[in-house]
Amino acid sequence: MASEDAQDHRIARISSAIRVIPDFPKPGIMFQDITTLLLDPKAFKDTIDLFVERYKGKNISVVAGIEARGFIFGPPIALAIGAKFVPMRKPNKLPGAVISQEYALEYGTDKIEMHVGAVQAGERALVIDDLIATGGTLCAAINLLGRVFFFSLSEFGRISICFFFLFFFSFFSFSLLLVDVRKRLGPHTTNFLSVVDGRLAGCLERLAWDSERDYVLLINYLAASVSCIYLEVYVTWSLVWVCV
Ligand SMILES: O=P(O)(O)OC[C@H]1O[C@H](OP(=O)(O)OP(=O)(O)O)[C@H](O)[C@@H]1O
Ligand SMILES: Nc1ncnc2[nH]cnc12
Repeated sequence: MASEDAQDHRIARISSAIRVIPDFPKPGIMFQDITTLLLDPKAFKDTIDLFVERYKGKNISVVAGIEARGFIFGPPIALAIGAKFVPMRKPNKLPGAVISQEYALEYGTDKIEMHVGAVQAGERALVIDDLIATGGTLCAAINLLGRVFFFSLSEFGRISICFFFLFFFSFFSFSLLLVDVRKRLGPHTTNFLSVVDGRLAGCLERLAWDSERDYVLLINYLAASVSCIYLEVYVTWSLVWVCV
């Protein structure tokens, strides 16, 4: 594991490799262009390494990448930590049965889809994307993973009370995150510098989502405008068993 100093050095390099383009794709948007990071092999590798160092050996079996830029950063992280890669795609791209989730963007709305069966209840997932603007995409990805439970429940024929419980539980937790992320990040895109320096980390801390505790777990870590959420799903599944 690199020292704190070496990590800071990497983060500064990563940050400076990201180009910011004002007023793209429309006035008022400060577009964070990660294609310049990809042109710098060292900064690109440092970005991947930071995530691998943090998540290797944490029993993560799924890396879910959000289209399109999560497809750039997700696969190398998945290979390095020994996890499968699950694409979360834009609508009508996946050929099999899908579950989908709509969300609002900084500019417009969109939808992401995932193949049914790609993630099983009980798996630990790391969600990878390049940045958070409003937090809508990230929350949609979390909701999508959370809905794996609904499919598992119907397989087991355990409906009604579990369904209600899970719906309430995930709605409550994730809307808290959504509201708080939106409130704290404000209307503008925020890169890792401001987020890692406390805002999102502080928000998770305040909500008492403790990385070592046995309930729905969210660890947020952002580097170089790359965002990820580590979602521990099996605990919710355990709660279902307790409930029925
Ligand atoms: O936090 P949010 O407000 O949800 O915005 C962040 C998302 O927006 C961008 O993707 P975009 O939808 O532009 O798609 P692209 O990667 O295909 O260009 C970015 O890569 C994130 O996925
Ligand atoms: N400001 C921004 N920069 C890059 N991608 C984005 N997606 C949404 N907002 C963005």
